[in-house]
Amino acid sequence: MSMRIPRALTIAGLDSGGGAGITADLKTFHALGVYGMVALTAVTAQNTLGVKAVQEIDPLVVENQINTVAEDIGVDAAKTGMLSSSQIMEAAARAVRRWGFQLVVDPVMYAKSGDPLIRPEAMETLRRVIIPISKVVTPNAPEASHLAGFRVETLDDAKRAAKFIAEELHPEIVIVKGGHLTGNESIDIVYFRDSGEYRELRAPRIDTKNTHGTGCSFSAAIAAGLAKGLSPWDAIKLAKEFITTAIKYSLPLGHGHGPVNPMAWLELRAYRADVIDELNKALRIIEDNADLIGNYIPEVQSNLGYALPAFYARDLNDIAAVPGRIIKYMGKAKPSGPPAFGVSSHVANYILTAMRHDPEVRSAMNIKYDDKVIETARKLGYVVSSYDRRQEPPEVKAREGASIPWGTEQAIKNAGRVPDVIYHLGDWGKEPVIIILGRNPTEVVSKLLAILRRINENRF
Ligand SMILES: Cc1ncc(COP(=O)(O)OP(=O)(O)O)c(N)n1
Ligand SMILES: Cc1ncsc1CCOP(=O)(O)O
Repeated sequence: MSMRIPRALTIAGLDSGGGAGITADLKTFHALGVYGMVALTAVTAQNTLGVKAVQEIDPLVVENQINTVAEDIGVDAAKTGMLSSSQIMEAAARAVRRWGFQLVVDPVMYAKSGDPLIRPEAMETLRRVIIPISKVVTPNAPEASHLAGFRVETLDDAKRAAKFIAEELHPEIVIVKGGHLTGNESIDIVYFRDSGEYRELRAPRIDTKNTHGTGCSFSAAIAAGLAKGLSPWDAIKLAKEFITTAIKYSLPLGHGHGPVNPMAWLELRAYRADVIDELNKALRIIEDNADLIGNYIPEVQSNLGYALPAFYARDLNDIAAVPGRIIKYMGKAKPSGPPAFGVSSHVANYILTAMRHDPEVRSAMNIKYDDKVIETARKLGYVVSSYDRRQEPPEVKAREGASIPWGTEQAIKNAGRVPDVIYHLGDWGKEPVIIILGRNPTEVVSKLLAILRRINENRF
């Protein structure tokens, strides 16, 4: 049985800054596992601040690009982005009608900077020729205002505009995006022309100015979903999740609106798998040395944590460790189960704080306090630093979860860098702790074993 490779085409412009247009679309297609193709409509000299120049592509060349890929490679779904002139729209529409593929239309009018991306006289062709051949059209509030002929400022306006656009211009589905509206949530209104049904897509509003390429990536994600054979509603839901991730991990580049990050979808999955693999590797080394390490498992037990790379490590959920910790069983160190994300608070807080000072230090493990460990670590040349829990200010003590970040900051300040080993000698009712830090879990466990083996050598 031959494997079907989903294929999607973007009919759109080039943003030389790489944030919007065809580069956003291709990243989105590929991040979603869809083979991407291009029919270029215009070259823009553009960055995060604005559009400096536009060179349109000959309409016959636009049509030729679509026909050429469709007749050989095939197209399951396509999207349009920047279509700046009536002639380019007419040419693109001829080719879309000829091949009959599903079309998502992002009715691009202005860049985030406010610069126009469509000739004023082409507005009518967008309404009359392009939107009627679309399965899904994705205006933001200003674009919906232009298409509906009234201001779209509230959710009720968005609902009225979606219905109006569907009934007047005949796309199957209209999504009026909530990105430009206000409120704690970004709410998109989805209207289905045939059934007259409304649905809503909600996501928490992310506070960032780096949203360049949002519309492009969202519409490309819907086209990718359709190309994969999803129903329109499933493709739209996937696209909302996709764009929320791309905005959450958008890139602070340039001096204006930085680009969204379609690759975050793929990178997060790849890094999460890598973090679990690396932890498993180090846990196997712990099991191979279970007798030796067993002597250093404290009352509270141990954990070994590993964070996603710094750009993706935002909170405790971005750090993996052992649920149920590494216990002492019959004198031996024993991970109580496979590693998972979001299961550590103590070790994870040491890591998060250390990463704020040195993003390379992404892993740590706690062991039982023993003077000999500290002494031997120093002899081996490791940087050792400590903090005194009795010095903890009352306001830190009072705040849940603030103790470890405070102590780690103290230890880092005392050493002038992120140390290899941090310890504290405890306080009333608090066990003393040693934390070993490193760039990855194998490095942490190697440091631990180097110390413990040296202690054992000296014993005989
Ligand atoms: C070449 C090109 N095409 C489209 C856009 C518009 O991008 P979009 O994601 O709709 O919005 P902004 O990124 O401009 O805010 C563009 N800028 N350039
Ligand atoms: C209780 C405790 N205190 C410092 S390390 C530790 C054990 C590991 O805790 P976690 O599983 O939350 O990382």
